[in-house]
Amino acid sequence: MTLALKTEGLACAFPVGKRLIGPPRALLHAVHSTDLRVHTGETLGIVGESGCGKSTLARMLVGLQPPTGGRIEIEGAALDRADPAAFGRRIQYVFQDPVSSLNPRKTIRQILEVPLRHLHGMGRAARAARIDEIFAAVNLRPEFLDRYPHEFSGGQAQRIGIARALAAAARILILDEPVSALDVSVQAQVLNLLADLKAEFGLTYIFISHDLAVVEAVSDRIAVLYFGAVVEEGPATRVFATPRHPYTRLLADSAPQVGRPLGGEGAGELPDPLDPPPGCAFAGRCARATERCTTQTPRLRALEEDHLAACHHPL
Ligand SMILES: Nc1ncnc2c1ncn2[C@@H]1O[C@H](COP(=O)(O)OP(=O)(O)OP(=O)(O)O)[C@@H](O)[C@H]1O
Repeated sequence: MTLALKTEGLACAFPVGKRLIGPPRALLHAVHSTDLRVHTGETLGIVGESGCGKSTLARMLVGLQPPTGGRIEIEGAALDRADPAAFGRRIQYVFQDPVSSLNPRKTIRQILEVPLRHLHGMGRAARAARIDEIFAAVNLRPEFLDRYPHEFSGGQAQRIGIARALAAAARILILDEPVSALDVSVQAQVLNLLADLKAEFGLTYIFISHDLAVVEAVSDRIAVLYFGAVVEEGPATRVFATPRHPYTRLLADSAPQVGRPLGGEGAGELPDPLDPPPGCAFAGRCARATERCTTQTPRLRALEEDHLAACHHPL
């Protein structure tokens, strides 16, 4: 199996508490040194709570956020950040909020023409033919091409967002919460469309979501992100069924499940703080973890404090 995407030691730290003179008071390590492997044609799901670094990781992968460490290889090549088109032709981003991610002053045709012209230098006739092809692939009517983004429902707008990503002819798509802004009935349609497009165009997906049921359903493998570090990775059929890391267990137990009474066995149970996992993912990093700012949810903070207490790493 070939590798579509590989990261080695990929990291991003933001300065917090900037001062007029001198270095910032602290660094917020949004993504710790991360090694990811995504094989061609697979879907890697990335899950974790709000603020754990999912979007920062995704933004680094598409060249929107400069990493502060490590490297990214896409389809076997380390891409030059100074050449955004090189990223754009290989990897594209589908945003969570479909309507606001589309330029409100442009028609859908004009929006879809941008990647065709800038990334592939296509002429007018070739662009028109390609747009018709892509629009048919995402099941939208051709007359929609001359309308503006505000004229569409969330589900239609997300199809347009997907069409824009396809127009770039990239074979890797980062889907950042692609259905979480949509009604449940529309979510299924968009997920089915994504599955069809993956088969038709031979795509590779990185699917980011906080909805464990959706991630489990669409992914081949799942990586669990906790405080900017991948703490567990494995086949989608295994990760939530038999979690190995306490944080994965916490996520799995907190996810609402149809038919399971709230507060049932294991629901909301915190990992035992005196029982850190073997080969603790935070070993040696705890001191850095304490630099995280107050944007963390209280539950995550409590979990981290338990973890720090249990691991006895120097603060
Ligand atoms: N430009 C920035 N400057 C400073 N801190 C930032 C910046 N961008 C993100 N962060 C911080 O980095 C951490 C990770 O943020 P990120 O948006 O990647 O998380 P997330 O898991 O995608 O969250 P959500 O699901 O809510 O979007 C958060 O603590 C956030 O406040």
